[in-house]
Amino acid sequence: MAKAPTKKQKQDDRQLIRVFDTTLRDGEQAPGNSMNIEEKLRVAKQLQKMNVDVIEAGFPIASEGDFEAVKLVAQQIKGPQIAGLCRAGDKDIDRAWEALKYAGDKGRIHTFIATSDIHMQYKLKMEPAKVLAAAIKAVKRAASYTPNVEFSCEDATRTRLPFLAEVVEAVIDAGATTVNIPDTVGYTIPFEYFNIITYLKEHVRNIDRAIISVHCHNDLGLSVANSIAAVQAGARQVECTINGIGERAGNCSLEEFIMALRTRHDILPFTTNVATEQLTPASRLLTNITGIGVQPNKAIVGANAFAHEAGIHQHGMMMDKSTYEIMTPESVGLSASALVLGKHSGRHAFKQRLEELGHELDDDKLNRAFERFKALADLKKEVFDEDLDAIVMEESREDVKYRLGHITVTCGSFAVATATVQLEIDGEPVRTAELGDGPVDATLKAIKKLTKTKAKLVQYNVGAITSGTDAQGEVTVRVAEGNNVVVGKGSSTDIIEASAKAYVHALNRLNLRQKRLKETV
Ligand SMILES: CC(=O)SCCNC(=O)CCNC(=O)[C@H](O)C(C)(C)COP(=O)(O)OP(=O)(O)OC[C@H]1O[C@@H](n2cnc3c(N)ncnc32)[C@H](O)[C@@H]1OP(=O)(O)O
Ligand SMILES: CC(C)C(=O)C(=O)O
Ligand SMILES: [Mg+2]
Repeated sequence: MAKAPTKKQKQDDRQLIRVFDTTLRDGEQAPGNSMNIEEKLRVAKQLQKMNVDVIEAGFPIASEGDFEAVKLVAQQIKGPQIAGLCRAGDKDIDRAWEALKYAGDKGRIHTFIATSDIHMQYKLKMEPAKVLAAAIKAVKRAASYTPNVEFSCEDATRTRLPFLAEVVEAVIDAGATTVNIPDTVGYTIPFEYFNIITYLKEHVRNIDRAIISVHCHNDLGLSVANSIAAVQAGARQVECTINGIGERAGNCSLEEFIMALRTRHDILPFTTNVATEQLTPASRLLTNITGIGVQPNKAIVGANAFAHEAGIHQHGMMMDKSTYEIMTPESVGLSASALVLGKHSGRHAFKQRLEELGHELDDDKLNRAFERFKALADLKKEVFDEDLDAIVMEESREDVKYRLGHITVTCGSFAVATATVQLEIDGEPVRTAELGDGPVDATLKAIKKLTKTKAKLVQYNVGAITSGTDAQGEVTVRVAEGNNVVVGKGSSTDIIEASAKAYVHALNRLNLRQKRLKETV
């Protein structure tokens, strides 16, 4: 027989904040952040490792791809609950459960409808009574599939409080076990949000039968502060995203929220299940996948978050780290590694460092990654963690039609840039030369000619992953053909080679996507 929880366990549970990660749903909604199924699964595996409580994997009715991604995450991820979003309508809910059912009792249907006057009048064109009825009907339908139902009052912070309380009470009666009070447009401020949650606790008769969740957007830069205020008022689930990505200015940043609770435990006596040393690997994984970096001064995961350049600070740090660091880099997974990786390093140190960074490769991939690492180490004095991340990302890419062979470029102030490119297409070597407006343009033109692609290059970004003139450059391109838009990434100490790799990567992904589409028709 199960033992009754002790007083301490009950107390701990009351102070436990469930972390609901919506990187794969709200995060992915933001321009530039879309991920394919395989990339979503990779992020979900990292979230599993980080031990978040709930992963919102997508919006199953949005597209076939989103449906498949939610289904795959529901099938493969063990531990966290898996949520899927759906509007308050039968078709959306049925479709969501079709994907979520693979998670069994860990599947959560998350349904929502807007409750503010602005949204009801202008967007939904529905009277409040109709919205209330739709909310109840949706929750009842969701509850017919699973007892794990979350309901969100979209635009809650601009909703009249008595109506908000009425909807929340009704959906709990209908079967919602989590009620989410989102600050959809990032409008509220901490004091007001605290009062909204307090109001609901005082005016909703059955509020103790559900967990109060909050979901904050960052339009005024207050999403983390608002989430903390809500927790202080009694919310026990916080919705957030890696790197704070999401609609417009983004969502509450997972790493900032978690580290605020951990660092200020003295006055925020709450706990989470999150393994904080997985925060940096998660941030880097997402950056690598989307190609969207975080600003250097970003709290917790920015390149400068633990850097000290000013003399007075450096002096303080040498005396005692607590003078200028309120948390350790190790606590967020940024280990000051004792092992410096360079051309004299061996396979053991390489493998161990990859594992510390959260990468598990099978023997074949590990061997190939090691070869790449050695080649890079020959070109650079020191290979940094970011270099390793880039190598692993390249190694774990899908099957390829096009393989980049050699590139020879001539260019200069007075020369017309010329690129000779050799590719393998389905294993056959092909070669051509092109002129261009600069070496990158010439190289990409040559690849376009060889592959005969009709796709348009719609975005090109270049950045240095590491520092110094021998840094790894990383190029991200976005390529579109019809409705298919894919991201390609390439890294190298040679920026022209990185550009070619990124372009070839994008063309391979486009080819794979078109092949899959044909197979499903
Ligand atoms: C605050 C948030 O983040 S909400 C989530 C936002 N995320 C997304 O929208 C991404 C996924 N969305 C999509 O793929 C599409 O918008 C779909 C598939 C959901 C719907 O596509 P379409 O049928 O073409 O509708 P469209 O997006 O143009 O308009 C939304 C419709 O849903 C209705 N609607 C919006 N929210 C809700 C809701 N919660 N419950 C019920 N109906 C809703 C709107 O009133 C509108 O209805 P109408 O078509 O009768 O005018
Ligand atoms: C669907 C809900 C939870 C949402 O994303 C929002 O209101 O911002
Ligand atoms: Mg949102």
